[in-house]
Amino acid sequence: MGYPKVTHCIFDMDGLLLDTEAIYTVAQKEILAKFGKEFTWALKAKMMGKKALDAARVLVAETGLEGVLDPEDFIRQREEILDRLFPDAPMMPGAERLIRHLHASGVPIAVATSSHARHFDIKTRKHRDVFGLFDHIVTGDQVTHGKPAPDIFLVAAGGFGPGRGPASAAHCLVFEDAPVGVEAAVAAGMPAVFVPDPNLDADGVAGAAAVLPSLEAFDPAEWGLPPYPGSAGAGAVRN
Ligand SMILES: O=P(O)(O)OC[C@@H](O)CO
Ligand SMILES: [Mg+2]
Repeated sequence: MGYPKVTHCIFDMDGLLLDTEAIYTVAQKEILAKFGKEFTWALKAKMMGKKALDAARVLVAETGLEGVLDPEDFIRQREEILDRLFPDAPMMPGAERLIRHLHASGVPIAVATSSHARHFDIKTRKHRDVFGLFDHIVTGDQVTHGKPAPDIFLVAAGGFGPGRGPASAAHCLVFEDAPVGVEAAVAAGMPAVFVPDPNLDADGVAGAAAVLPSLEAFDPAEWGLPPYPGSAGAGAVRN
């Protein structure tokens, strides 16, 4: 299989555990419409998974709005819309089952999200019980260099505490929905399960150990993790 046995799991949050990416799309469409610009999936693919300011800079540059829309002003406008919509974000299919299973099986699990801690709090307000099962949460404001830099995954892997850490980065399985997130995992030396939105053109995304249509299709047993009770698993497409 090319990877050592997986012992630890690190989860992205937006678009992977929580259905928040559609909310970012609504907000970004609304703001760009004021400038007569369209928000496309090609642009979204370059922004998603990045820290807010990094993503805002991409949006301004790619839409030719330099000098017209300041990235920080874009973020301010976006905050008003996001704050209204985030509290109702549902979990993605298969996420809660997988988290509960790994936790119940004693597998160390962490979240590594580019989201700021303030956003994390709003988004997870209705899902406190599930997010309370993680060993720890790393938010974007805790690292200087956001995804695609490997930093956030390395910090997450280092946070399991004495005696509970992985033998090496290669024992940590990362779950991601964003191309830059897969890039960051690869740079960290970690195998990545890529779960892209069906609208995302995933063809150019290199390095994922597996590509799945949903977390519901993830079979822990295929990765050496404790199997779901009574389940043979759905079978990953491994590269
Ligand atoms: O790293 P995640 O959890 O996807 O957060 C990114 C999000 O802030 C925008 O796409
Ligand atoms: Mg994401």
